Amino acid sequence: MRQVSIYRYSLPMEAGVILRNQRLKTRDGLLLRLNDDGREGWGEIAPLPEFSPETLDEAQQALLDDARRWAAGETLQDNALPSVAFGVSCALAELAGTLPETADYRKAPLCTGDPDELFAVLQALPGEKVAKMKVGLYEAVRDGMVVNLLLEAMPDLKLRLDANRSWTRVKADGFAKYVNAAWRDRIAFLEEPCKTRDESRDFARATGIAIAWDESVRETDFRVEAEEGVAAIVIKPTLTGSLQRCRDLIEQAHRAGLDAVISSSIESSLALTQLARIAAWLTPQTVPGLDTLSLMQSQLLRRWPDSTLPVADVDSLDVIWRS
Ligand SMILES: O=C(O)CCC(=O)c1ccccc1C(=O)O
Ligand SMILES: [Mg+2]
Repeated sequence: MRQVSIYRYSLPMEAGVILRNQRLKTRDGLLLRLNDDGREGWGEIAPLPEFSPETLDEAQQALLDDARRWAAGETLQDNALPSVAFGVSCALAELAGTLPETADYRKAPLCTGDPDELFAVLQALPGEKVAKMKVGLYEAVRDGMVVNLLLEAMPDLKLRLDANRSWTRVKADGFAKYVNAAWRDRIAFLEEPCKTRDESRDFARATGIAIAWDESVRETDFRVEAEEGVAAIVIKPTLTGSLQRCRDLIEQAHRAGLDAVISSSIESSLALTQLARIAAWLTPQTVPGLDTLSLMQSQLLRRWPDSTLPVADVDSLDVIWRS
């Protein structure tokens, strides 16, 4: 018999985690547990403030609706809200045994741009040295100098950069000017350098620095295409939709010769370990962008290997609904 439980969680964040315009004190979300025939599947539904189109309350309403239908024996269509579609599809996939257990726990360490800190992290990193750094928070010229310094100091380092659309075309040039042309191909990609897609394309062609689409992937007019200077698309499933929708995007990217990078929307360790499994399954050649657990003060139900954070268990959660 089908049984459903829905829980609500609120996990304290490290001080100083800022999303666009607001400080994130706690990460709030919902967990869905499905049981049927002695099998179990979990999913996490956690819209990210400032990034998700839906609020947590809207997601909760939509999830309750899906949960009631499923408990009544219906077959669910992908929910219209991305976070709900993702969480529900993960729970159904675990229940059906179609989400493989093997996980890719490599992560591109997320750096703030303090070179000393990055050196220490990278020395300790086994295998491929890929790090991710946010740019566009300070002066573009300073970003260019830091990137140049890092590439010069570590010949086996590859960098992923993320400007979150913060630069004008002129500012972006100010960045590129300081990055030695000989090292530009060690920038695996720079996510969304400019305010518009056309400016970002032009930047890539003019500078030889490859770019990746992130925000663009979630816009309605976006199509996955091979384009000069475009290396990858970033897929954040919580912001994007169901497992099937993510699989379609990954397949389109690979067919166009682009990398697809599975990336975090700051989910708890429950969804984060699922993302590591999705990455091992669907993008085995690509290091996923999942270095966000250390922004939190606690894990949830499932453990990320090597993390020393405490793990909250199911008894610590509020039950929202049971079938
Ligand atoms: O992509 C990664 O490596 C980490 C995740 C990340 O950067 C991110 C996490 C939440 C919201 C937005 C972003 C972003 O890519 O800007
Ligand atoms: Mg990004």
